[in-house]
Amino acid sequence: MAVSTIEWADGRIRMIDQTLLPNEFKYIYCDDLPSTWEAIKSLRVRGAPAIGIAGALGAVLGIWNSAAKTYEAFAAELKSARPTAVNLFWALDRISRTEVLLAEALEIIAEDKAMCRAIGQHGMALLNENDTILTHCNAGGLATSDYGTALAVMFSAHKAGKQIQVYADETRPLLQGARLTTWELMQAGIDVTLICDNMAAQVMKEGKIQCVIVGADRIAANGDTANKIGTYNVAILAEAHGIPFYVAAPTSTLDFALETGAEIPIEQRAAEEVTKGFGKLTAPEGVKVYSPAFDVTPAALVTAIITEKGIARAPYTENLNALRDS
Ligand SMILES: CSC[C@H]1O[C@H](OP(=O)(O)O)[C@H](O)[C@@H]1O
Repeated sequence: MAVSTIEWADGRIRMIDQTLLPNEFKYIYCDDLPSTWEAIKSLRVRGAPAIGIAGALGAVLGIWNSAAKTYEAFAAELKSARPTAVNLFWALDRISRTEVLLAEALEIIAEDKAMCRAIGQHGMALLNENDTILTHCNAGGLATSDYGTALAVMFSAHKAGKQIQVYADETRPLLQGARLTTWELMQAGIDVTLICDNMAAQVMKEGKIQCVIVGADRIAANGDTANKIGTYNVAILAEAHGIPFYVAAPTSTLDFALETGAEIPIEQRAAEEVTKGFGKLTAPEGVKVYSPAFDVTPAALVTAIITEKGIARAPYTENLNALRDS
């Protein structure tokens, strides 16, 4: 039974505080918009679908707690928390078109649970017995309502009795791979090995990896995919080693308003996350830091995109459109 990452609980948002994992599993509660905004900004809740759910529920709290502002004002505030994951914008825009915001937000959660499992079912067909998968960052249950996107493929294959192994990049600077992906896979009883990000080329060169599966935060109409920083590195390495590179994401992560990935806004994060990660100073005080939180993998490096509606391959513009409309 998957653990709910985020849900509506008696008039407030209950979420796992992911900044504490793997040392502590703790639910926190947000009962107003500002605390929800902070939870998104500080990655207590993170991952495109989970951020979308948090945004929608945060807007409900905003409306419930204050008549002083319009929905648009609350939505704009929440959208300012993080710019790259399109699901935040998609969810806030979706509930704005409905009469009962909370009912629509809860519908998003219910659909998300089904979406994750559908991605798992479609994606597991791409895996062979004894495959070893490399993944980057965390696109597990913690990045969604409860079952994940990239990790849903692994959970589903494992549940169906396929023998698989996973190599997880630690994913600097916030270590979502080390802290969250390994934790989720170990909880599920899936064989996982943690590597530093700079080891990915070596494990591919040693023939250890049969495919890569990652999540996504925003996919442009042509298939260019924004995902956690370092994903582009992995995609280049996969191509250089003849390894399939799969992206797993719901159709709600497709942004057809953008023709290419060049237009995807990339979040810049604080220097301290690099120089003082988890409290230990690892670079001189005051050193200049450049810390984009995402990069964009060109569609040409993407072997296939696994969605809840099926698997799309190039040419992505037409095939993603067909999938969205199916
Ligand atoms: C299923 S979306 C997961 C996606 O979100 C992560 O970013 P962050 O941890 O900063 O929210 C990462 O890009 C994952 O692939």
